[in-house]
Amino acid sequence: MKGIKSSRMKAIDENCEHLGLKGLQLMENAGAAIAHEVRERVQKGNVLIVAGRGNNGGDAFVAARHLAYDPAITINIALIGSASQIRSEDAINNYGLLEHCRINALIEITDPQKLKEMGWLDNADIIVDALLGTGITGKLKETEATIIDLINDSNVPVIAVDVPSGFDPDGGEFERSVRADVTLTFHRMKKGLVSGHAKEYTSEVKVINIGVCEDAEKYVGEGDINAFRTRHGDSHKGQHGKILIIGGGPYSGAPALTAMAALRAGADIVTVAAPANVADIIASFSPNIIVKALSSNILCKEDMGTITKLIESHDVVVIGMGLGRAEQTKDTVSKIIPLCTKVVADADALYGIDLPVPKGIEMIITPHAGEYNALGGNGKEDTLEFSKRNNVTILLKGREDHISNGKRIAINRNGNPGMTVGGTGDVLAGIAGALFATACKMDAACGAAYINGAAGDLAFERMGSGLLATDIIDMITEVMK
Ligand SMILES: NC(=O)C1=CN([C@@H]2O[C@H](COP(=O)(O)OP(=O)(O)OC[C@H]3O[C@@H](n4cnc5c(N)ncnc54)[C@H](O)[C@@H]3O)[C@@H](O)[C@H]2O)[C@@H](O)CC1
Ligand SMILES: [K+]
Repeated sequence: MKGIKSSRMKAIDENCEHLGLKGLQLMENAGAAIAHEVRERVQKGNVLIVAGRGNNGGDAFVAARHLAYDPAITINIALIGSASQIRSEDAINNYGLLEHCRINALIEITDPQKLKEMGWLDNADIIVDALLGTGITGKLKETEATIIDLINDSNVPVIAVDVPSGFDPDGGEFERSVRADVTLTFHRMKKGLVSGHAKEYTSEVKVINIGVCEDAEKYVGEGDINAFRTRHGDSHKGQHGKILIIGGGPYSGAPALTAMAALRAGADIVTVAAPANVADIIASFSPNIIVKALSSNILCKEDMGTITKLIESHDVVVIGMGLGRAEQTKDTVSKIIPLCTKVVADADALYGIDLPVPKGIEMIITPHAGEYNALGGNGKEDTLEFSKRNNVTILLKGREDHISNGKRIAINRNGNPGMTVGGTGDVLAGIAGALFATACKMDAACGAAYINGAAGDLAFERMGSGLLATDIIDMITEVMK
């Protein structure tokens, strides 16, 4: 069984919220499942709940409320930290309800020694480990690190909530982790839980259905763009992407639209490499775009030296808009692709790429139905297989966009008929390029499809069916706020 990353789980949770399924409802189901597991293992005795200040702890507060009905069970809760530090509303809500339940004792622990002195670890028949879940970030801090040691030293059976605390849910390095007797993970297996030595820490993993609605996963939603909305305070110039756009020649507007869309979607630096005849025109659209003039009136092999250097100094290449399909342009495209590490191929470039894409090159392609057919695609049902056999992530544009990385398919259903106007595909490619600088192919393609459609919907609200591609660009920041 393959697992999902914690960022994907977060996106699914947020999509649920937007569909009207509250986090509180999911937490209730998670907590009920924990209580059920406790009762399966302990019919009479002492349950120690070790809770953190996040939603992982919130799940355990729900479990405590469910268990409190059973007079044979004594519940002690150790909240690591203070109640005033609980940040999420859902966890605060469930913490508050404990006041009205038959809990033996609840203490706030800031010094791990206090937990030891209470004797709860020695008396417990089972420990519910709800200290840290998928929200763990960075190096393990104190008090949490010592609490994990105390749990492991206790030799009491442990039920881990979602993931053993301290464990990296995405399968990366971690300093120390609770060693559980069973792990209850919610909705889907997490990537880290199936990695390397995971079993040493998780023991048996049970995947618990908490009632996530199918559409939260099937369709791209707000949850898929939230990660692109936040920036850390210590960000520096260039960190959010240097994007190289290779386009133009027969046309000049297309690469300019792509460039402006990439900037609005958060790219720090955007350079357009364009044939000499259109370079000045593209530069005249906006002082925000850096333009590098190529040698001729179309992209050709004489430009390879210039382009090779430009690729080296950029994070993502977006290629194809307005290039035309001259034979030497197509040949040059096929020579450029192997030099790229991350590339978005759109429009005319789709006639120059060689499939399957060699290993080591990460490519997103953004064809419409006609281009997809020309690439050997066989209807939208084939997108998953197409991606797998060609080593690409495909964003197949249509009334509903079908996006696949060869492992899963996501569908984007926003957007409107006003978006059939020219240039909207160029905008989409620019957004995808910008997002790809900081995300994986699938997240970038899903995010770009959603942002483009949502910006198009806002433009439609204001302009009606006379909307222009430039109106969509103007709405990108509104969507990403
Ligand atoms: N709708 C949702 O979001 C749902 C979330 N669920 C639960 O929520 C969990 C995720 O919740 P959160 O995102 O609040 O995160 P967590 O509860 O996993 O962790 C957040 C807390 O950990 C602390 N922390 C983070 N990194 C640390 C480190 N390196 N050392 C010490 N302390 C650290 C933070 O200060 C914060 O208090 C899941 O694992 C799952 O158990 C479930 O309730 C199902 C629904
Ligand atoms: K946990």
